[in-house]
Amino acid sequence: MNIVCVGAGSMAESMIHGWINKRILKAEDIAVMNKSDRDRLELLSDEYGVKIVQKERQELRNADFILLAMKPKDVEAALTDIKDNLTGNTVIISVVAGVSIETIQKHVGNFPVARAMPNTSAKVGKSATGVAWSKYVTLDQQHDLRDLLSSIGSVTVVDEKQIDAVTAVAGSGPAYIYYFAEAMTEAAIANGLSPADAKRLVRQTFAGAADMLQQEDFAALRKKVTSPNGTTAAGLAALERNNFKGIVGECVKDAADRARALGREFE
Ligand SMILES: NC(=O)C1=CN([C@@H]2O[C@H](COP(=O)(O)OP(=O)(O)OC[C@H]3O[C@@H](n4cnc5c(N)ncnc54)[C@H](OP(=O)(O)O)[C@@H]3O)[C@@H](O)[C@H]2O)C=CC1
Ligand SMILES: O=C(O)[C@@H]1CCC=N1
Repeated sequence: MNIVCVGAGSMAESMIHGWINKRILKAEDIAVMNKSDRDRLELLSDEYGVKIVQKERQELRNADFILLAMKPKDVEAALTDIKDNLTGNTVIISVVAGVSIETIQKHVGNFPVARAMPNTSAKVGKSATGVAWSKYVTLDQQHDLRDLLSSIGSVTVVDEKQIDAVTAVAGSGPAYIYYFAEAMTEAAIANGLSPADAKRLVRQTFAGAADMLQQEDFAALRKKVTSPNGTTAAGLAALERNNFKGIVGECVKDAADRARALGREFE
């Protein structure tokens, strides 16, 4: 199996890191290209041993998979740029937020296209990835696609219309968690801890809770921490008073709406 990453930014790098770490792909089976930042390609090549797509673009013509990983505004230019080098056997995997399979096919024709929404935890093999694909993706290609994606984390197959929700929850999700961690750290410092201790405690609290989440029901876990009339109850009451669930609801809804708007903007 080989893949060309068209777009070589943070998402592509997280996936490359995961693939090489899990040995699902060898570095020489991965090639990268972008719009103009040659230094970035050299850096990825030095760091991971991946190839850089050459002027003749043979790598694109030989690709089993092409990963589309540029910002939505750049998709049209990227597809226009590569379309003459595509062959019918190549599956395009787009991780671009919002942009539909139909929009991609409008630019390149009836190619097998999959829309995947991973997150940057792919770097440590823990992406929560949602994926949908077009009818042109064969069973063998679906199998390879699942192998590729499951090597960087969990895979949830969804209808394409659900991908915007996956984007809002799982694609963007790590940023909400990081923001919560920042807020916890600031609060810890405000309550008298040193910045170094605050960071260490918050980091481990998140890591431990993330492991526990794998084992039990979320609410059951919360209840085990919450003693009647204790400290956790007092903390949670403040979250409730301030409509924490409403805030999170709005956060996910706005992100999903933005994904849909991006889709309309670039269709
Ligand atoms: N970051 C994340 O957590 C996630 C991102 N995504 C999606 O992944 C996509 C990429 O995001 P991210 O990696 O963060 O973005 P980055 O800004 O880090 O990287 C974008 C890359 O696209 C390249 N690019 C731009 N235009 C073209 C073009 N015409 N042809 C080839 N390459 C091009 C850029 O090259 P150059 O620098 O030369 O311009 C750059 O390498 C987005 O659509 C986003 O929605 C999905 C899930 C999670
Ligand atoms: O912020 C974004 O638009 C992208 C999509 C999901 C994560 N990052």
